[in-house]
Amino acid sequence: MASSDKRIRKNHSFFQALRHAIDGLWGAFIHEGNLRREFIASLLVVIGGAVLRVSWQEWLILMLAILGVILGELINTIVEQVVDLIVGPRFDPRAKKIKDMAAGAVLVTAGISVVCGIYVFVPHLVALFGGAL
Ligand SMILES: Nc1ncnc2c1ncn2[C@@H]1O[C@H](COP(=O)(O)OP(=O)(O)OP(=O)(O)O)[C@@H](O)[C@H]1O
Repeated sequence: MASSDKRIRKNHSFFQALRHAIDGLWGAFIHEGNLRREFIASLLVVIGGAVLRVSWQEWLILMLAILGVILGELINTIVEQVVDLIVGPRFDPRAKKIKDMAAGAVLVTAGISVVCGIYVFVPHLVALFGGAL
């Protein structure tokens, strides 16, 4: 997941910090199936937004919803990695509690995004298909 860079001192520049941040995002994307699935779901949301020609305010809501889910999944991944680093490959009831809570946090962010999606898409879909119902 980490790059081959073995340095442990502070970043020398903004661009170095940015590169490490992008390495972190890319590593999470490569190793976390859930993150890849959420990315694909996000692409579908963007396609839906473009097809339904949502307003710029609605784009803001959709972008916040997408970024919220990705942030939730990243935090969950970080928690899992830190717990595994500390506990190792053995059962620990506290590790279970922490990981389950982190997974719950992802569920909450997903719920918020679903609410945002309903708020943005349902009026457009009703306007489009309402007459047919
Ligand atoms: N060391 C441990 N001790 C106790 N329970 C654990 C431990 N590691 C994982 N678990 C349990 O297994 C579940 C899955 O943990 P794992 O680290 O494999 O995450 P995952 O399969 O990547 O989950 P997610 O879908 O949330 O990313 C945790 O929610 C927890 O209930």
